[in-house]
Amino acid sequence: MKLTDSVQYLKGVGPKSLENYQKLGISTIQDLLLYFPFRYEDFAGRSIFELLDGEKATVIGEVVTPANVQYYGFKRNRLTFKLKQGEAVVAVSFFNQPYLADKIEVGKEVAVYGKWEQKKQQLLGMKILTQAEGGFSPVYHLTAGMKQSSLVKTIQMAFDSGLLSELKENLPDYLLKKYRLMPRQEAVRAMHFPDDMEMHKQALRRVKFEELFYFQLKLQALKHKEKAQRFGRKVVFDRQLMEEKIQNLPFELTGAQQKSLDEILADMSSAYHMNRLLQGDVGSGKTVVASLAMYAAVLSGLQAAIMVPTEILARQHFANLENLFPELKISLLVSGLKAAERREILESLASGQTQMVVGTHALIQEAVDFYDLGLVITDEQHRFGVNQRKVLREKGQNPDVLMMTATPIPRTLAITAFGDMDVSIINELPKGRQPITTRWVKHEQLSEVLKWIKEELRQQAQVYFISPLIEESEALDLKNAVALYEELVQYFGKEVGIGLLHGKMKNEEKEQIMQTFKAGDLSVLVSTTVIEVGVDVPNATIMVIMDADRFGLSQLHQLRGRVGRGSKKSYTILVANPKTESGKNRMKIMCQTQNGFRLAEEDLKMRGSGEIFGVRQSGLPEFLAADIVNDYNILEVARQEAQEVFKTPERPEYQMMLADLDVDGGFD
Ligand SMILES: Nc1ncnc2c1ncn2[C@@H]1O[C@H](COP(=O)(O)OP(=O)(O)OP(=O)(O)O)[C@@H](O)[C@H]1O
Repeated sequence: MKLTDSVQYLKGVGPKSLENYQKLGISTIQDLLLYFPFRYEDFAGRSIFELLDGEKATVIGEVVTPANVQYYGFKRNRLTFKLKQGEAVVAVSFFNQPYLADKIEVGKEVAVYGKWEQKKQQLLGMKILTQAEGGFSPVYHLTAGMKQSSLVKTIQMAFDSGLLSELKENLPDYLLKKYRLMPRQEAVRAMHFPDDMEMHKQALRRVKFEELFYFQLKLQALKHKEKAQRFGRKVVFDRQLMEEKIQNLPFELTGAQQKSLDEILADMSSAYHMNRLLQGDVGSGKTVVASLAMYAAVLSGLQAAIMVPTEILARQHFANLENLFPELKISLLVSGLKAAERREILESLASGQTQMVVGTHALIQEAVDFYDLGLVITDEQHRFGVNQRKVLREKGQNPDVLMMTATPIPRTLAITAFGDMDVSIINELPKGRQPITTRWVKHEQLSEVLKWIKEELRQQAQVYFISPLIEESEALDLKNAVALYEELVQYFGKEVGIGLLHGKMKNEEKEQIMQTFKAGDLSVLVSTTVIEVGVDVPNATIMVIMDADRFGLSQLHQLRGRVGRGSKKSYTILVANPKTESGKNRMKIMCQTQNGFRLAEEDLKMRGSGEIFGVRQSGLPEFLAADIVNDYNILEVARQEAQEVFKTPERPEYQMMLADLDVDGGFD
């Protein structure tokens, strides 16, 4: 027999059970050996005194009375005996297992696994454990029609076959030594049948390392392949003009903005294709960096495109770009344009007349052709699927790619999900920003809040009110927004300009309201979460979020990021009467910190990584043993080691590892 033989070679695995095994991804004996349990039943002996009523546990003790089997009714019976542990003596009963009597010998030590019944001071036995079963027993994921015990038996058989000795070590010696990792064969055995907790811990550490190391190797391989294959466009631009543009900005770039811009420009000027993530907390000033990158492309005679998730944002970016580059031909491509207007823009893009374009999903429609697209930027990358980004990219010939995100991705996730990308981080806010004061109030206190806002409105403040989110129902969402709007109109009276913004409005209407608010002609804007990302009105200083406990931390942070964007003192009021502990916690954390990275870490802990940005979309694989949040330390080390390999990939000792990487398959 060989490791690659079908599991059918093992006794007891017929065609029917083979199907079940295949459902679990097990075809060969090797697959079976590598099918690890997801948890262990703890059969380690416990002290009687610490057992709680109803708890299942193993009690080891000395048999002090012979087994007594009583029959009653039809075929039913009960076996009892007494067990002594230290000074304590307890009764043990087994129902309908009379044959166990053979194992009960006075004076002998036995281990009984059962349920503790406190009142009767009795252990309701379920199993007498053999020595091999003591300690830990593996528990595996099964499919319907499969039994735990028969799977364990088959795995045991696979071990008995001796084939484990043929399983090749897949980590090089230097790593095993450096991190004191268990050899593969030993680890595989200990994953299934560990002697004790410590042994299992070591086996798991090795398996996780192996998993994360190979994952990182693959990411690095993808990155190198991209670089090698994809000769990008070498952008050559007039540095003098760029400098002048920067000098003419109404503000000085922060150090972090300058650094990110330098990194981006260096990528663009190189012969390689750029694949970079620009990450910055809310309000850190990513837009201007992206705009200057677009400028570099245009100066070198190429077109630049930026794709954003909402029309409000597209219009905002468009206005910014027009402002910054009055000398350029800039187009705005969104859905719902008049046919003639749209045709004109498409022609202008195809002829190369348009130098920069801002758009929504409308940009990736088939009819959209570019003359020579050199730079593609996507804003809020997690809102676009991998494919949508690809479509836009393919509208050019290997254009440079920049993704921007305001969702601070914890470092853990960034290096995991974007290990194949370079990352620039803007970790500094523009000068003169004041911390935002965040307060959590109950609904009962709302009237005081409103009183205070009335006062602030007299001092020319601008205020956002976010209406409660009803995820299940857009209709209710809308109703809430309208109701809130009406209440506020009634409360503040006619003299205060109040606007309403929601997802169901026509785009022109939305745009008009946004413009009036931005111009200061409205003082209060009642809105659903449509303003969550990107909206920039530096004069707005107060945000009230109704039923704030309905939102996740990252979303609250994005919303709050709409204030505190200028030099004026800003406030966020969270109105909530949370019913759950996690709701209360979220309110508290929001009041404690304004640091997006910290909030994202907390969010990740509370909700798991899949929620932050869909696992599928991000292209993250599912890990068998490792957990990218909790095993962050291992992930870091694995990444460093993988990087080391790619410094000199031609070395013979690396060949074994690199040979098996299926780089073409990607991760999805
Ligand atoms: N260096 C700077 N100094 C002062 N103000 C700046 C600076 N850079 C950007 N700003 C201003 O800060 C505000 C926020 O910038 P921007 O809209 O680019 O943020 P962002 O990173 O895109 O944030 P968000 O993700 O929240 O939309 C804008 O009004 C912008 O004009």
